[in-house]
Amino acid sequence: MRLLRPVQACDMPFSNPHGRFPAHDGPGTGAAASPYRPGGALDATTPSRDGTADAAPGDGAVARCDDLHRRYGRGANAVHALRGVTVAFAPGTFTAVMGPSGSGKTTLLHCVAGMDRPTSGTVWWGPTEVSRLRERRLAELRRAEVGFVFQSFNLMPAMTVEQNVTLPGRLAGRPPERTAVREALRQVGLGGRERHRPGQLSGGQQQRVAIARALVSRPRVLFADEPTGALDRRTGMEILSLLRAGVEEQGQTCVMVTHDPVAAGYADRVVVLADGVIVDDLDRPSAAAVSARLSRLGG
Ligand SMILES: Nc1ncnc2c1ncn2[C@@H]1O[C@H](COP(=O)(O)OP(=O)(O)OP(=O)(O)O)[C@@H](O)[C@H]1O
Repeated sequence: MRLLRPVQACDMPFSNPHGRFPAHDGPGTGAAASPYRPGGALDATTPSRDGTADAAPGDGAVARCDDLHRRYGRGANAVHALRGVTVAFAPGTFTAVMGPSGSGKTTLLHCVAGMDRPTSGTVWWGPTEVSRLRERRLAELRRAEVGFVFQSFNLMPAMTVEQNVTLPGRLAGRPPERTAVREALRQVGLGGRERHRPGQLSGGQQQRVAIARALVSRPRVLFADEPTGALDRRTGMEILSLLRAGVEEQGQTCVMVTHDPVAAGYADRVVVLADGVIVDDLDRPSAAAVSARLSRLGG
């Protein structure tokens, strides 16, 4: 694995690589032909896979949280990582979550992705309140509904590319079809690399495998935590373009934590956290506006 310096905002001029953004209230026009399920064309009357008749918030959001609190530890040593966060993610949109170090970005992502439990507050995926599900049911639903991409790729080095992509499905007892795997790898530009191992790939190619792994199950939402943090500038931009294309052409919903205002330029929206609360929610801001907002926060 190549470990390269992080993408730096100052390295590259801001340019929005996609002049056109999808509307916030629906997937792009390519969604119908997509091998991915569009990012959750849900409504409050859709029965959840859990079979529960939850009183879903009626905003059509693919994922949302209400008054989310997450406290680590107790008493004098308690850390209040989230202190009342309410945010919703609309289908077919790309949101960047930004803020100073320690502001709660990763905690928010993990709570909304069902990888961590909030101390209080609720998390919804479409009409299903996931924050109250038992662990086993949550794990099943998470495998089916959510994709996650990490900064460090998290691939299994002894497995081939194809085995890595199929691993979550195999663990869930629902291995993806071979054609779906091939198609996901083709879409991330890795057609023909099925039998390679991660060690034979560059960092950018490994992150592409991680994206294919996240998307092969056609998740409602793709969560990405600093997906370009371990990549060089150019490779980082390729990965961001791939995420952007998933939103624009497939109607995927994407929520990405980043420190980089240029990376945030690929998003439709920037949610800014500070000290565990949302302090700004910016609609398609320029990199300069994002930088200015972050520097006012000391981030
Ligand atoms: N497992 C944990 N136990 C105790 N405190 C934690 C734990 N995880 C996170 N925290 C604390 O919660 C706060 C928010 O952490 P979080 O990782 O969400 O911030 P972040 O904005 O993602 O930071 P960074 O940009 O540095 O990655 C920090 O003060 C952190 O130290």
